[in-house]
Amino acid sequence: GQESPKREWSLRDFEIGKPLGKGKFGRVYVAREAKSKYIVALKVIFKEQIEKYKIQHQLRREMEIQTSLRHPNILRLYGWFHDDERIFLILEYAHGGELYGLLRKTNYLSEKQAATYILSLTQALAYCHEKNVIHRDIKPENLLLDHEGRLKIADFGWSVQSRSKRQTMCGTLDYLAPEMVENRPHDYAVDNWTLGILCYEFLYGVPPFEAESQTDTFRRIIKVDLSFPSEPQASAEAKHLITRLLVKDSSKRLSLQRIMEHPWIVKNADPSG
Ligand SMILES: COc1ccc(C(=O)Nc2ccccc2)cc1NC(=O)CCSCc1cnc2[nH]ccc2c1
Repeated sequence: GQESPKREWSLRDFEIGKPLGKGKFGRVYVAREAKSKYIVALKVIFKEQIEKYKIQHQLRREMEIQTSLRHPNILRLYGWFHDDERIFLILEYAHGGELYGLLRKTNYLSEKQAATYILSLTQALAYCHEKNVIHRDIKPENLLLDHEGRLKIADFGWSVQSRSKRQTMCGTLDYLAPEMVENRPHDYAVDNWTLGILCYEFLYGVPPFEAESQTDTFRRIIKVDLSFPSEPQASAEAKHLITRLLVKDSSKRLSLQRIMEHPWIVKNADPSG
């Protein structure tokens, strides 16, 4: 339908609430739009930071992509505005917080919950790939929950920067596919690998190649040194799906379409997300 006319927002339109956290480029606050009382997340980015890293065009490109993405499992970017020294992103606020928090609290998820989140992620990724957007690093801290517990992929912004190896190197290696840790060309299939990592972590509470040192994690990833603990018990179908995603040869990983049709997903996932 006809989009509502893009009005120019300004800081005067918002009442700023508590800080939600801070990223590389700025801080995020809960905020309420004064007229509608609608709750959003307001991300403040300092222009001098953007100029310093010379990523004005990347930010503009990312804004164009993000405002065009409309999917129930992708955090919305509603719009943005700026003043002399700052850029403000008006983002969807996920009332359920970080999925990481839930995972830490409950240790691991039920097969139904895990399958529901994997299906949501798969559908969101299929949507992104249709729009030729390769997602960046999907890991639990980039996943948020809305008020109904529905999963939202929240692009934490430094994704433009996290393309560079050094950024991911100082993060954790646990979610990186072999072709990424071996610095080989990588494509969409890295996201399929990450789905396997996340599925394992949702069911067992730890990522499959976790190790004392980054070097050991590195070795376990390139060897695909995968084993399933005896506790907690997971179904054979769940293990089958994980085994079909954590495949070194990226062309042999289960496709997003086949994940959605996998027996474990069909049997356990709640399609309403
Ligand atoms: C679509 O999303 C985004 C789009 C773009 C950017 C961004 O910063 N781009 C960038 C910046 C500088 C240079 C280049 C590119 C960030 C996000 N998204 C987030 O940052 C998610 C956490 S903030 C929201 C939020 C909501 N709901 C919550 N509930 C609890 C915490 C919480 C936190």
